[in-house]
Amino acid sequence: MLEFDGLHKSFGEVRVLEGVGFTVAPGSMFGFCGSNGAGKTTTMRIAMGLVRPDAGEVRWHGRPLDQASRRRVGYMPEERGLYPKMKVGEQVAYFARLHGLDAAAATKASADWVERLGLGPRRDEQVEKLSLGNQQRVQLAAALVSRPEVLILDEPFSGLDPVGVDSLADALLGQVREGVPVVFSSHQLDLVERLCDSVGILARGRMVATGTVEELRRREAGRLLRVVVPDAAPGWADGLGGARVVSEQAGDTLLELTPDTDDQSVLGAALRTGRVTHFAWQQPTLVELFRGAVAAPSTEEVAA
Ligand SMILES: Nc1ncnc2c1ncn2[C@@H]1O[C@H](COP(=O)(O)OP(=O)(O)OP(=O)(O)O)[C@@H](O)[C@H]1O
Repeated sequence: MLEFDGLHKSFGEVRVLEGVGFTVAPGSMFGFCGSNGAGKTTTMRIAMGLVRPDAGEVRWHGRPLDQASRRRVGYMPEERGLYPKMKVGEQVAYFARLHGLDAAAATKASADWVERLGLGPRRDEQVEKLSLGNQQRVQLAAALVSRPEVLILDEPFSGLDPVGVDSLADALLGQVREGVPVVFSSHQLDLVERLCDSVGILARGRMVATGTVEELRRREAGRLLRVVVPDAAPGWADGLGGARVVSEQAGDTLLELTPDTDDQSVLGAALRTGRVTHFAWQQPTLVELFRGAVAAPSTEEVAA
């Protein structure tokens, strides 16, 4: 298991992490989500020893990560860390050497990853001459070339075109199949939903939601109701007790019900407006779950 446990970190007066914890099983992909400035990068930097936590630790196989074990972690920093003048192939081989491969193994592994990530034709180009997306692929090759046991990637998908996203996603899923735990941060929640076995949402210094997307959905199940009443006047649902209008467009209304509200009373109100052509509980998307989680402190948080 890769375990992030009880991480606290303040920068001066600003308390960024206040007990962040989550685990990632070998062979699984964890999507690390949170608003801008929530503390995702700080969490990953702590794992890599680049920021010292005020409390807490990150463990792999039960042992706190240290400089030696971090050599077995493939890391893609947010600020990226490439040498602009170096050629693609040399660059990736250089990172392999840094992680302990000998020269021959490093050259071979570099050629292999450069090819697998679609950079073959660019092997002899200087990194600074590549597009942003291709530089990102080089960065990923640098993280993968030493056959890491663990992958920690800070926004690896940002700036990639759809083809780049697919080749990166394939590469990561390949790593997962080989038993590597993968953590990546992203604001692209559709991708997180598509790729990850589990997700964590960081807000207010803590993980406010963790689990599979299905588990998070179940927790929220029975709250969002979609009602389509084509002939109803706009605002028909305003003032319904126990129901908040989330959105309303041409009689297509999304309502959030409090747990004690009877959906049948909402149906009754809808029928009084005319025909009801759709009435069903709505599966929240990860985007909706995210908005809910970062917007409102949960009852457990308030009690804590
Ligand atoms: N070295 C530092 N000194 C002072 N403040 C810092 C430092 N590093 C991070 N912070 C602050 O910590 C907070 C969390 O930043 P962090 O980069 O970890 O967030 P993030 O979740 O990765 O955000 P984003 O999604 O925008 O990349 C921010 O308020 C940031 O300004």
